[in-house]
Amino acid sequence: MTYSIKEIFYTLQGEGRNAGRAAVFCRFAGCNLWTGRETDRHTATCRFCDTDFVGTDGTGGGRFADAADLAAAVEAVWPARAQEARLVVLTGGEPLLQVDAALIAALHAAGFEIAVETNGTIAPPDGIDWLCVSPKAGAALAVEKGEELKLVFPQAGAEPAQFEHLAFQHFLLQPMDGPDQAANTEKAVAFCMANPLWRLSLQTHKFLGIR
Ligand SMILES: C[S@@+](CC[C@H](N)C(=O)[O-])C[C@H]1O[C@@H](n2cnc3c(N)ncnc32)[C@H](O)[C@@H]1O
Ligand SMILES: Nc1nc2[nH]cc(C(=O)O)c2c(=O)[nH]1
Ligand code: SF4
Ligand SMILES: [Mg+2]
Repeated sequence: MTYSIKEIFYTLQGEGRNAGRAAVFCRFAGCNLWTGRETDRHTATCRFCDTDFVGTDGTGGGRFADAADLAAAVEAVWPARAQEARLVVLTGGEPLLQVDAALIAALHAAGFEIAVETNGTIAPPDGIDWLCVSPKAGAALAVEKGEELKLVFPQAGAEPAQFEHLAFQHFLLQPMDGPDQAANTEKAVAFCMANPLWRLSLQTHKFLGIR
């Protein structure tokens, strides 16, 4: 299987329970809830996306012929002096359109813990170490367990209470970035204070000015 990758870069995980942890980000091209074209945004299922996942032209991006090639590209951006605590975050776009058993095996063989950021519409392969599911209003949820459920907030039709019975270890609210970011952050703060099951997830990489 070949893999279409927008970009590969080394940074700190900015979001969720692993915020602050060094990781290689591997961004898969393409998504099942939006084409990625601005002209289609207003008719897409997911309309608030903050990410360019179209094509394979980003830093370290490209078409990789097999799992060993992609794992080698991920390993190449991990700093040579740091041999422990290797973490790769598979994101996109929607990574589960492409992630398969061969890639999981190759990344594990290279010593990586594997985290995945997914919209929860596609069943994941076995072997993912940290599954972050971020449900989208209007898209049927196919994944009902994982390490964290990270809900972008607020979303009409995807209220936090709808997800509280699911088998996740952590429940996070992430304020929706965009024109109403400040108001959305205030609402998320108030919601977490009133509903302590939920913790606030800020997109720390954005205010740190890192990728
Ligand atoms: C770009 S998505 C890629 C992974 C996958 N397609 C998904 O939606 O989870 C990565 C994360 O960013 C979140 N996200 C996307 N747009 C956002 C926005 N405008 N504000 C806050 N979080 C956003 C998503 O919900 C997801 O948790
Ligand atoms: N630093 C950093 N943290 C992130 N956490 C989730 C991201 C994503 O786009 O999936 C992301 C990202 O793009 N950068
Ligand atoms: S599902 Fe994820 S990648 Fe796809 S458009 Fe929505 S936030 Fe962006
Ligand atoms: Mg992002």
